[in-house]
Amino acid sequence: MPTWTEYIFYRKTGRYPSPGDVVEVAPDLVGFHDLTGYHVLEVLEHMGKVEVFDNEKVVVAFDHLSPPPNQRAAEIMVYIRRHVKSLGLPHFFDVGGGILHQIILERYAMPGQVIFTADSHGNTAGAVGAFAHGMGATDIAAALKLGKTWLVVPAPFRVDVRGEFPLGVMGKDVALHLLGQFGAEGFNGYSVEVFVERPKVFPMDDRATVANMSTEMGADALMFIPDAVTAEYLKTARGVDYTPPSLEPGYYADKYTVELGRLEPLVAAPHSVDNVKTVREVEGVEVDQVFIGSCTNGRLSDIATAARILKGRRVKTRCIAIPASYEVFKTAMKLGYIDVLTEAGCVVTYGTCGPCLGGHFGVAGPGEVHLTTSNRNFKGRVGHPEAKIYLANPAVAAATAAEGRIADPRPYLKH
Ligand SMILES: CC(C)[C@H](C(=O)O)[C@@H](O)C(=O)O
Ligand code: SF4
Repeated sequence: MPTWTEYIFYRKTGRYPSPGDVVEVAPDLVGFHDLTGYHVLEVLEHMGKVEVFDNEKVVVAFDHLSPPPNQRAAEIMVYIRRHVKSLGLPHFFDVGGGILHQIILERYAMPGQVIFTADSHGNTAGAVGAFAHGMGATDIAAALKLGKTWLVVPAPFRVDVRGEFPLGVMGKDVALHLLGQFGAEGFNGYSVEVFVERPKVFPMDDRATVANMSTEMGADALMFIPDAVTAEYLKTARGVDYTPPSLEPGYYADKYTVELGRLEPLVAAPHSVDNVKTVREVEGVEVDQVFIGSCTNGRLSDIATAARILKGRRVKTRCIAIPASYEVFKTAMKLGYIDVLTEAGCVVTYGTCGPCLGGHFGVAGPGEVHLTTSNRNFKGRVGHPEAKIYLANPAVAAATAAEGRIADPRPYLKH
């Protein structure tokens, strides 16, 4: 029987290719944003004509420098809007719509699809079992023009998830655990397939966090094998009926089991994603700014967790909270989370990558310590190269904001 990866490649190419084979694949969706979109369109211009293979299969969102913090960003947006209009792209999300990857996940991605984005975190859509992969602007331009591109077929790697999440442990800790075990290059050349033994214990938002951080693990893609949670998500988020296929186990190049019950809240300490420690090891480190958001951890349950911890409290450090999309923001507002975060003293907005990449809305200063729920902590990622960046889950982030120093969230979640 095929693996999920082989099944997808079979559907796309009509044969079962072997790892290492070079194949041509037609994408079901292609996405780009403001920062890379400019280059994508420029390359298409150089190719002679700005055209796309199917305007229904293109998703564009302004998220990286949105709303534009400077003149250059504003110029880029004017340029992209002009092309979006002349190409007649219906799936365009201007300033305020949200982060591209979250938009693709909540509105478009389907199990078994192949999705390419001009951004390395397009693999977030692996949460619903899509083979999603980030590429450079030139490759995306070619895929947009031709409706196909080439891929080296990755080797399938099976990850089994057993047990259930202990208090204060989230999808982020699964990602950090894998990074701690396998390192930042650990899954190079692999397509990681995650089988959850008891689907209901692993919600879609947490799946998206793990899929998102497979970029940091070097994976070509990371996909959660579609199950009851996938079907329920597609039904509630989109009204789509989906029946997960029953798969016999295929042949995997390698395997690993995550026992959720053995995990505890983790961080990636400066300056690399695989410098993983338990929160207990770094507890007490003073923090200048906390960021709760990004395509890694800006979903509803992330915001809900932060609100649960910060309810009735005042933050003791700067705290910026950004739901990853307009939809997430609206729901968080209806459920009272935005009020709670605002009362606690967080700066709240929506629809932007914000401080995740040090572009605007909370750039780090020299020597500052930033604790962020996003996915990268290399030097200079959130601004000044002398800033120190810790990655953590939203519960750790909220507890840290409440104390002004890195804190274990578990005491806050006990009642
Ligand atoms: C700007 C973009 C190319 C980049 C990426 O592809 O990942 C960004 O989103 C990031 O997270 O560093
Ligand atoms: S939120 Fe951060 S990681 Fe995600 S796309 Fe934006 S800049 Fe990249």
